Amino acid sequence: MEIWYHGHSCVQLTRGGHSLIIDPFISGNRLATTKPEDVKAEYVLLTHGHPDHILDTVPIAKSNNATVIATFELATYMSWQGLNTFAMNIGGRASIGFAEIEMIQAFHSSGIVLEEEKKIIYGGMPGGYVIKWDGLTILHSGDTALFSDMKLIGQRHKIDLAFLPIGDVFTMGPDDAALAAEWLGAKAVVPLHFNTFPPIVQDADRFAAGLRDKGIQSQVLQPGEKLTL
Ligand SMILES: O=c1ccn([C@@H]2O[C@H](COP(=O)(O)O)[C@@H](O)[C@H]2O)c(=O)[nH]1
Repeated sequence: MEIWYHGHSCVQLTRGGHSLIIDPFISGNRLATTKPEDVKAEYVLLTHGHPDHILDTVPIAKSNNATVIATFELATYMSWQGLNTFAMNIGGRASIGFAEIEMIQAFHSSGIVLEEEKKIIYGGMPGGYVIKWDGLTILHSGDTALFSDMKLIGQRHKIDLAFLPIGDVFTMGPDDAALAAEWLGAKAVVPLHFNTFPPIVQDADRFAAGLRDKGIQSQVLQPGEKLTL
């Protein structure tokens, strides 16, 4: 499987001619090296409605005729933007043909911010995804705090790779993310949601080295970097 990190919490998974992207925030990220037009994907998975997770959903979904997967409220909002959508909610599983996905809980918030109207509309619950694809199990936690049911998620899934936020302030910081990696029983971890804005600057290399000391593989990806699993 090819993993393409577009920066912040945006990752694209590709295998066997199929591709999905999670939380497309590229055009608004000063650290990004790719462009929304570079993305070719059949599905856009959204973890929650904040701008730094949904910003490029409409152009990417429209140019690819892709289906947007999100909680019912966020999927409904995206359908009002003229997109194909598939609504899910926490605990639900679904097949997208080449992969099975499950929406898992996250402790965060999910308002959809309408800047021009100075309005925030309800975006449903925030979440994350467990993706089972050709024998690999990938977890993208979305934005979340540490929560003890990560142990339950780890009991139910043998996680090959977990994408976890480490930025602190809005999500878990590095210490809680390291504990999350242990509780999830993840074989490997790629950190997300750091360095994009001043409040979430972190030493990701130190985080990764700390995990490796505990026997958990970890690699820091730079925006635009690819990894093969
Ligand atoms: O320096 C900053 C700090 C934050 N933001 C915005 O804050 C929210 C955080 O949402 P999360 O989903 O918790 O990441 C988001 O809208 C950021 O864009 C910012 O713009 N600049």
